[in-house]
Amino acid sequence: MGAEEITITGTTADRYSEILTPEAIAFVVALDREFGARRVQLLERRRRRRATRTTDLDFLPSTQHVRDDASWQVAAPAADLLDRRVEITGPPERKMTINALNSGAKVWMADFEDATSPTWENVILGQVNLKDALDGTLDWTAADGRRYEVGDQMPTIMVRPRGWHLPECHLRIGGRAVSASLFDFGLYLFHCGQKQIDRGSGPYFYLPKLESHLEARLWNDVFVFAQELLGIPRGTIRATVLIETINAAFEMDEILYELREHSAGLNAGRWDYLFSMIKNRPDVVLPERSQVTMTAPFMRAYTELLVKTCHRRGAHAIGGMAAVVPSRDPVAAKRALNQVRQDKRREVGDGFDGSWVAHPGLVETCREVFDQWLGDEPHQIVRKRDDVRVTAADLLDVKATAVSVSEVALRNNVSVSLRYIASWLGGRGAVALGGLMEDAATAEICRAQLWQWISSGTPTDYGVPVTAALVTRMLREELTVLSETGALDEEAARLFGQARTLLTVLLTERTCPEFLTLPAYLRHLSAGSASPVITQAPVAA
Ligand SMILES: CC(=O)SCCNC(=O)CCNC(=O)[C@H](O)C(C)(C)COP(=O)(O)OP(=O)(O)OC[C@H]1O[C@@H](n2cnc3c(N)ncnc32)[C@H](O)[C@@H]1OP(=O)(O)O
Ligand SMILES: O=CC(=O)O
Ligand SMILES: [Mg+2]
Repeated sequence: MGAEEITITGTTADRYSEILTPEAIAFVVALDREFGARRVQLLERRRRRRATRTTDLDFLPSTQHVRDDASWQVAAPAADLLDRRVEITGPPERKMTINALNSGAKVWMADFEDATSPTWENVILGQVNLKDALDGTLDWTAADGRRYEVGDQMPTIMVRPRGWHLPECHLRIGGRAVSASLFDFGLYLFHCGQKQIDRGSGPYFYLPKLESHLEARLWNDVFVFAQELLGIPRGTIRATVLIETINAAFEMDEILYELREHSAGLNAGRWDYLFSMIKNRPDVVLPERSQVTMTAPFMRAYTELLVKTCHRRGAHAIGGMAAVVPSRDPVAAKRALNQVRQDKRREVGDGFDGSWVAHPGLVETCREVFDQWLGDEPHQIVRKRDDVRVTAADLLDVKATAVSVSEVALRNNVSVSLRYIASWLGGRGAVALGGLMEDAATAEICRAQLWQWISSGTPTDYGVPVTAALVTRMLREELTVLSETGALDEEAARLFGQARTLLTVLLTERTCPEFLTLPAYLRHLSAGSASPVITQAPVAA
């Protein structure tokens, strides 16, 4: 261990010191010292893998024995993860945390990834809110006087730390930014792990955007090391891995195997999965996202394989997000509920053991569907789905279906990308736009499609090809409309200006940029205060 300086450059405010204690920082630093280099190697491996043609992807010959061995199972589910029929997700923002905890869902996933813009304030206050929830001190008063308090029956809490690709630049070891995954995971485990155990639950996680079983192995090693350091029995931590990249779809068995003593199954992260497919198959031009549904052959193959793989190993298979949110207009609200009902019926019929909703108004609908099917059973892991046969060709069965794109589709992708990025830069990582929940995953689809349509010169249905110039013009028009309708005060104009610049850069790169959140974070959210808020000599964890 070298004598590297530990620096915290984020600003400080009320209650930050409760989270950024010397002991908690030392714990995160210990994790990053132990695993930071491996994370960097695995990110490099991702880059090398991207050079492989996606059409050549196949199940790994080197891990055939893991897939063929019928004898292994994941750990039996923790008692409060047995019944997961409705899971609500959302950022751990104070009011939303209370609303999620009162929503009646079985599980709340507190999301630092797709639904959170990782401003320093959001990541630290998210930890404060989680800690307060467990201390029984979480309350909030709205500007109009409405009081928010947590009721008696809280759902099981699972935390989704940021993905391996993201750094947390406000905590540095010898100048090097730590991993955002280890930062979010480490602070939550440090402050809340024992509290969760004491209340009969445990430190449970969702792991996003994994691309290989080696990344799952890294998480497993982090869990073993962290439990040892904190004196928590091995196997206490549980984690559900999101299968949301095309590469991970080929390694589901292996991912469960790596994490088997900590595994809490897999989740079908459908929006990032679609994004991953677009990014990795730039040659296959798909139509706008509303037309690529879960019944598309490649999406069906992936979810069918996910259920089969989980149930064979005694693990839960958790469904994905229907991205509609209820509206105040009763007709639109009814339509949204119907869409969610249809989506959840398909999932439960396919064998999923539970599913996600994005809004408290959808909890009841999801529960009704699962209640009808499951009755008193907590899950349907006994349904082994031996009827499912999915080949590599099925997973890759994505066909160019967009002969041309409509002006409406093009403008919609421009509008969502621009508005979402502006919102994210302003600190909101999930927003409702046009009746749909938009978060980092759904917005990535929009901007990756724009990139794809530009780079392939996809024709529009009004005769001209999609070009960077055309999209630039549409961006300008979108901003003009916003400005003329009075939607842009000085702050909004600044954020939209930054969003337009960033989007223009992302759309004109030669290869499709890996993530929008990474350059957005590095350009706009990563700067610390001029002088470090805290500088510490290295502390032993
Ligand atoms: C692809 C994926 O990764 S999906 C998972 C990641 N994405 C998410 O988790 C998104 C979660 N959903 C949300 O963030 C929100 O539902 C949004 C932003 C889409 C819409 O939120 P709003 O614009 O506030 O919706 P709306 O006005 O209908 O909300 C009504 C109430 O429900 C609350 N609410 C809405 N969604 C949630 C949620 N997910 N969790 C907790 N409370 C919620 C609101 O705070 C509001 O509370 P109030 O009446 O006390 O003021
Ligand atoms: O994280 C979920 C997704 O669909 O992406
Ligand atoms: Mg996702």
